[in-house]
Amino acid sequence: MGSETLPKLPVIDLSSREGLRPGTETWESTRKQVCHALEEYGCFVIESSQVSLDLHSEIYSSVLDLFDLPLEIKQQKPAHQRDHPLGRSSSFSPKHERIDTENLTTLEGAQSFTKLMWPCGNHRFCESAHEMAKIMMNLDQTIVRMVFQNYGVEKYFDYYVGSMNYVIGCSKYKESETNESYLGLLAHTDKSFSTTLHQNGVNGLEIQTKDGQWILYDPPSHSSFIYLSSDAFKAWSNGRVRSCCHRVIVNGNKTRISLVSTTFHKGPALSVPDELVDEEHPLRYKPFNHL
Ligand SMILES: O=C(O)CCC(=O)C(=O)O
Ligand SMILES: [Fe+2]
Repeated sequence: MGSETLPKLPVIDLSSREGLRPGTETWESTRKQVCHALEEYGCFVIESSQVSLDLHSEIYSSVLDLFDLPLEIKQQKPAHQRDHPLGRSSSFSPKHERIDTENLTTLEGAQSFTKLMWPCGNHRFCESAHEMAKIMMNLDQTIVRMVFQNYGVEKYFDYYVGSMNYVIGCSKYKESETNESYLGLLAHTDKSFSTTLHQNGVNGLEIQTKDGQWILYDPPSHSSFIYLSSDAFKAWSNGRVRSCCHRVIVNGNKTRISLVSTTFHKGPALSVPDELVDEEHPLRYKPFNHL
C-alpha cells in the first residue's frame, strides 16, 4: 500500500514566443509532446505567461459582475439568435450557473455583447473579456497547428481556422456552505472540437485517465490553462486523440469561476482527412455536421 503514485497531468510550456514559431527546435519538440498528451490523456496543462495579475483580477471581478446581473438581462440574446434552441444562461444544479457569450474574440463582438448586458457600457468587462478570448483563441490555434503538422495535414489548417466559431462559457459554482463537497458538473466529454479552460484560482476540475483514475487539475500558476481535446477532435483525427472525460467537484468555501473557450466547426460537414485513414486506422467516423 502507498507505493502507487497518483498519475500527473502532462504540463507543456507554451510560454516562450520564440519557441512558438513554426520551424524552431522548440516548436518541433513541443508539437510531439502536444500530440502525445492528447493521444494519451486528451488534455494537458498549458504553462503560459500571457495572463498578467492585473488581467486575472480584472476578468474575474467583471465576470462576477456579469453573474450578478438580473436573470432577464443575462437571458437576452442578439436578434439573430432569438430562435436558437439553447438558452444563454443555464445550470446543472442550484449551485451552478453558466452563461454563454459570443464573439468575444473580435473587438466589435466584445463591444456588442457588453452592450447587450450593460446598455450603459462596461469598459472593464469588454477589455478584459476580449483580451482573454484572444489569448485562448491563439493558444487553441497554435495547438491545433502543431497537431495538424504532426499528423502531416497542415494544408488543412487555414480551412480549420476559417471555419471555427469560438464560444466562451462562464461557469460559477457557489461555495459549499456545509463544507461538504458537491458534484458541480457530471462526468462528461465536450461536444466541441477543443476546449481551453482558465479558472479563478479555486480548484474543482477533475480529469479521468485511460484507466479510470481521477486527477485534480491544480494549475501551476495564475497564467496556466488546461486544454482538452473533445468529441469532434477525436472524430476528425479518426480516433487518434482522446475525448477528455472530466467533471467538477466543488469542496471549498470559495466560489469557483471558470472560463471555457470551446470551438465549433460551422461548415456543413467535418470529415476525417484522407491522410488519417490507412490500414492501421480504418475510417471510423462519417462526415458530420458539427453544430
Ligand atoms: O467549470 C469547469 O471547470 C468545467 C466546465 C466544463 O466542463 C464545461 O463547461 O463543459
Ligand atoms: Fe466540459
